Amino acid sequence: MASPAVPFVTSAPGKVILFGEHSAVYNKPAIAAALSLRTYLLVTKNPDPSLISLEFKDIGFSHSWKKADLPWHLKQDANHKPTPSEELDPELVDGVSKHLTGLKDPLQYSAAYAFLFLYMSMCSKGLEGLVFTVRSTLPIGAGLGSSASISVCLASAFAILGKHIQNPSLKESDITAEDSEDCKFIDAWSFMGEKCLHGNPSGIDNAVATHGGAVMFQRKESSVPSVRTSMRNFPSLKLLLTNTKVPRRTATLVGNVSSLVSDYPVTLGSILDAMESLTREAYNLMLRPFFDESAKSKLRELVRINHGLLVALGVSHPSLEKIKQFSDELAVGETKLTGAGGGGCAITLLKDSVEHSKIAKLVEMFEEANFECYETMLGGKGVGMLVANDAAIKELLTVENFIQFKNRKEIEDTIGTSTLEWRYW
Ligand SMILES: Nc1ncnc2c1ncn2[C@@H]1O[C@H](COP(=O)(O)OP(=O)(O)OP(=O)(O)O)[C@@H](O)[C@H]1O
Ligand SMILES: C[C@@](O)(CCO)CC(=O)[O-]
Repeated sequence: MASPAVPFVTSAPGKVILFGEHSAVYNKPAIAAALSLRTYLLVTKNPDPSLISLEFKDIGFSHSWKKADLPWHLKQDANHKPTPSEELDPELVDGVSKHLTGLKDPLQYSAAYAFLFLYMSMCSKGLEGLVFTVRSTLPIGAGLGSSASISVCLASAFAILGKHIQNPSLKESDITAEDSEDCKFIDAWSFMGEKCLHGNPSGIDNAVATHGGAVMFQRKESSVPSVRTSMRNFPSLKLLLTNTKVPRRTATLVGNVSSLVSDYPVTLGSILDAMESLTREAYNLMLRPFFDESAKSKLRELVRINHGLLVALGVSHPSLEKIKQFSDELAVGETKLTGAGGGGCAITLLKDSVEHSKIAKLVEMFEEANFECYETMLGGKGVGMLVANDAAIKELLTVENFIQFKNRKEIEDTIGTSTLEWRYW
């Protein structure tokens, strides 16, 4: 069977959680917004049609499987549109894991696991051999949802290859807050990818990476669907995003919090309840028709309180505390860790009145400490696709080109969603 439309690229954004990380896993609401930093997945024909190959340059991972060796007998009815179940199918997990032996690096193992689980679930045996090349402008394992953005890229590409959804048609200017069925399908399958990547996700990261924009998100009890409320009038916030560059794994941090919750259920229950109420207060403040200085000042206080509660959960890190200490010393605003913590990124919600020179001084202090600051916009576009509908684009969409991109700017300037005519679901 010929693959539809190869070469093509899918792309999805990372996210910043403003309030409610970790408590989101315990069915509390959280607020997050899509970033302009994104992951890109290129799908091309494999020169060897019997192989499925991965070129995951950002994590130094090249790998191939022989299609015929994969456990196709475990696949549910190949003629039906696949429906994600609540839990990962244990037989498929077992079947897939036999093809991951020998992968020792945890980043590579988890990426290959998510890839293979989704591929086997969503694509058919008859699909021709393909190469999947990933490049991202997001830091990996830094709290900005790199795992969710790659899950969404994979789920959308496999949904296209499996012919379960249509190619997207919306230009950026046509995107509405309405959810298309295709978008919901991608969201649901990317959640399964997130489960492979970090065990017990709340679903907030993949929801933001799929739908874009800014949302309040709340996971519900098992069979009840999560609630995602778009925040259309999301205020423009003066924010500094800083990466400690201290690596950590979300799965480990979520697991540590889970142990605390079972050891001290009453105490932890109160902390999670406090996180819930501060997230709701933040939501009400941000949706005020006049997001004035008094609202902004309260929002900053809530940032400080949220960070304190995350410290109590044990998910901060000396490097994150350093970011907080530097910004407190210069009195520029309030700082909290974002994402799973344990390293990774922090956000500083700046006061409007802070002079530019002070921010420049702070950035200098961060850079001296080997931290990296990002200029990024919040509330960006969700999952999109680029097809090679003319010769010039087709020429760009090669594995060699993708592998050679030297930095974020080169990726964005060559194939980025602000550079070429992408379409969205
Ligand atoms: N560009 C990429 N190429 C290949 N694999 C990637 C890429 N980006 C992310 N991954 C996969 O996602 C994993 C990172 O997931 P993790 O949940 O630990 O971090 P995160 O998503 O960046 O942070 P958070 O969940 O706190 O937002 C990596 O181990 C890797 O398997
Ligand atoms: C730590 C966490 O709350 C956010 C990770 O970005 C985990 C999750 O919600 O899946």
